[in-house]
Amino acid sequence: MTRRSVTSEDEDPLTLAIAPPPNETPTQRDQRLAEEKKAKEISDSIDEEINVQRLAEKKENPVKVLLLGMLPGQSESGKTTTLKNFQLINSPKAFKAERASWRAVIQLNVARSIRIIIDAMSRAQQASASPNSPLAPDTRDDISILDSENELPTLTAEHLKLKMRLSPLLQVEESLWRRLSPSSAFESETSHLASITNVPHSTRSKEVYVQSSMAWKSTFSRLLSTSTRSSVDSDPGIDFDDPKDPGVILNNCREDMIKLWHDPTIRNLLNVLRIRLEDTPGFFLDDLERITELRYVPSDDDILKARLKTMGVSEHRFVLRTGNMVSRDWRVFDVGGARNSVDAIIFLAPLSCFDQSLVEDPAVNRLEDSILLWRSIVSNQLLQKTELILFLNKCDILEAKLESGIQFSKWVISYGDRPNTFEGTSKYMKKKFGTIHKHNSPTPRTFYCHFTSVTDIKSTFQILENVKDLIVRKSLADSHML
Ligand SMILES: Nc1nc2c(ncn2[C@@H]2O[C@H](COP(=O)(O)OP(=O)(O)OP(=O)(O)O)[C@@H](O)[C@H]2O)c(=O)[nH]1
Ligand SMILES: [Mg+2]
Repeated sequence: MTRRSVTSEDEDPLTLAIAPPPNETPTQRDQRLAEEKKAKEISDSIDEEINVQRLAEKKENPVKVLLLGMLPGQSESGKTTTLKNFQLINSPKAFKAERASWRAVIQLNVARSIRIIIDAMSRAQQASASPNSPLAPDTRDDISILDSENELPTLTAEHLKLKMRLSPLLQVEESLWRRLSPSSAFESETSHLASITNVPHSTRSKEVYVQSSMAWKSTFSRLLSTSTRSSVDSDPGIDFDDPKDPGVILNNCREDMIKLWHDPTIRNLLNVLRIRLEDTPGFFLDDLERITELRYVPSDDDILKARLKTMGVSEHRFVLRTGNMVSRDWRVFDVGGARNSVDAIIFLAPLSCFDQSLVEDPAVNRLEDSILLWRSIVSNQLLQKTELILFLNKCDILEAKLESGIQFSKWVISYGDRPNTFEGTSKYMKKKFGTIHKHNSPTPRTFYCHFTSVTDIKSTFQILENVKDLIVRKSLADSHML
């Protein structure tokens, strides 16, 4: 190729820039051509990647993520809360439209906490009425502590008056239960057969659950039950004038609830019975002032703390965009049916439950159970190509428990005499899960692990962004290989 001398002023600057130098030797020429070839290959592969993305979009091949924690029924690991974070980040409008529904759940959570206190008061009354007779063998999972039942504090007439004045909250709990699950989806089949005041103690301490369908949400939200979604931003969709709304009753009981929760005798009673409401999911008694306001609208944080048990598998769809990449359809599954053909599993192991046992089998430690499930997921042949992302969750509660003096090594014997600190215990558990991952994966894969408190919106946001990137990259790499 001969080269014109570059003097003309109208020469295209790009052509000038990429033109071969004058007096190019044959060796230089070969080198240049090799470099150009390499550059073209890179450019082609980028084009191809974009095509793969477009193809994936066209085929409507969604990214599938499964949220998995402990087995259904053992629950409370934070799956639904992680999903709420996903929704808050990626479809804030839908999240806001559900505010009214979560308000009802929070009201239910409050009513339930008060009912637990009222039940405890009944036990104190019963104990003082017949001090020598053993207590009815109902009652709580932690019955073993009740040698100390004789030491239950004595309630005054004022306490009993408070208890009576708060009884409308029992009706609030029942009516919210019925509205949330019209088909009476209580954990126990028997509970809905009896009126709330007659339901045996043990039954009433169980949780209400919803089937995973979204139907329950539209019961409470105007925005979800009607098609007018335009004003979602400013309107929380709450019908404050709804005669069935328990907001008025909660507001009327406000002072009494606050008084009850701050009463030293009641606190002592709960202590003796080892009922730690503060550690129970859906705890709002420290926020009564705010939550019982007549026009209370739950904050994002409140919604993340609200507790409603999920049964079955629910699918949630999002359109997610990562960086400059084309947006993709995502399906996030809460709890597990689908076993294969998912791109990723987010496995939630709540670290804070190291001192708790399963409701179903008090002999089994919850953390240990979580580890066993992790092992079976990790070693599952069908899931060997699935990205596993471990969330060691409820770190905030773990930290609080350790600070309150609860000894980790008393429950996790192998921890020995290492320091009872968050740093020590969390690293230890990460190593434990990591070792299982390393030794049980059918083929080697990377161990992705995050310490999380998924009720903390800010820190969870960053983690979910990273997880999203990781999953998209993996999913692209897979479709590239196919
Ligand atoms: N403090 C704290 N609370 C959390 C954390 N993660 C979840 N929770 C709370 O724990 C409760 C249970 O969380 P969920 O997300 O409902 O648990 P789940 O795994 O969906 O449980 P099931 O539906 O019963 O299977 C909720 O009240 C959450 O607000 C956490 O990291 N820290
Ligand atoms: Mg759930």
